[in-house]
Amino acid sequence: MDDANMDDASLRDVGLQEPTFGQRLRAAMDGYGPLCAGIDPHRALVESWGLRYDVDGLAAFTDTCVEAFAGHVGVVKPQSAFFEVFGSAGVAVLEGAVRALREAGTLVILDAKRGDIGSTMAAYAEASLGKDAVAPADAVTLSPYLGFESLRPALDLAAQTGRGVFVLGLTSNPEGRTVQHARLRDVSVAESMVAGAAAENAGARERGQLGSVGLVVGATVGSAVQELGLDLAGAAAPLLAPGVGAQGGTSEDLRRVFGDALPNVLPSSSREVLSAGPDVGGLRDRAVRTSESLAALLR
Ligand SMILES: O=c1ccn([C@@H]2O[C@H](COP(=O)(O)O)[C@@H](O)[C@H]2O)c(=O)[nH]1
Repeated sequence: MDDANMDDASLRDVGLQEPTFGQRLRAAMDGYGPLCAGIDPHRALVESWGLRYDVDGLAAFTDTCVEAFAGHVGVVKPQSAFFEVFGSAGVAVLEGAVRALREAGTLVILDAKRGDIGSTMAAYAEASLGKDAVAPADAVTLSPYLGFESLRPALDLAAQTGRGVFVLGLTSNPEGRTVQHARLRDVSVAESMVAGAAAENAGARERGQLGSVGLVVGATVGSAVQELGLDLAGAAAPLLAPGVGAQGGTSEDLRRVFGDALPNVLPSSSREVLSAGPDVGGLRDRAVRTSESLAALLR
């Protein structure tokens, strides 16, 4: 059988194919624990670190986060909005952080919640996941409210480049339910997102692996997963769970929300972890301890 006739799994078996995002994420979670540490330079946080809220302060804040997290936690999620506030200079700081973290082997999820009609989506996808992107991330968050299929260019590009996406499913904010719990012919919006991710991850699921099309499901959604009958474990999707810490979500909430899908959960925390700065050691310690205790609780 020549390479052209070998399927993806066979190619990986003989070491001819790069690991997928789902495989890299699983290895990172196994090695460092499940925490995804957020980099969210809120004005109040930057100032509480004794920095000015300007581009230099943003750069100093971000450098400290990179030094604390790179090589010490498995996954980091910079929130694009806080860098975009400062225009192109802020975006340059974000790009530098993405590069530095990835060079250290730390996975980066860019939280930018991209979503648009397919032709524009293709450009968004190139910008964050393309092989020629200025500073490509390992994965990007996507907003599917132009329809799951509008995300196709990003889904396809991520698959081609060994990267991943996280599609909003049940967001951590209370307003999310007005859209995400809505039903069309008995199927909730959230359920159709789970079905979309499950279909994309079918190959990985058959191989018993984590897929590369993830879902965002907040730690704060209470009993919504059960009420809506979502089969999160069956989707083989990495489950990015924001809302831990500052938004009130706890480890116990994670257990209740996710049930049998817990092994696929990547709890994300920004402000609570960042409040341990500006000392690099203190910040690193908070992140590492949080990840260890999450690993113990979710096991
Ligand atoms: O449903 C969602 C989706 C994304 N987020 C983002 O996660 C962090 C949460 O920050 P905390 O300081 O830990 O509350 C932030 O970047 C949000 O934009 C979310 O909270 N909920």
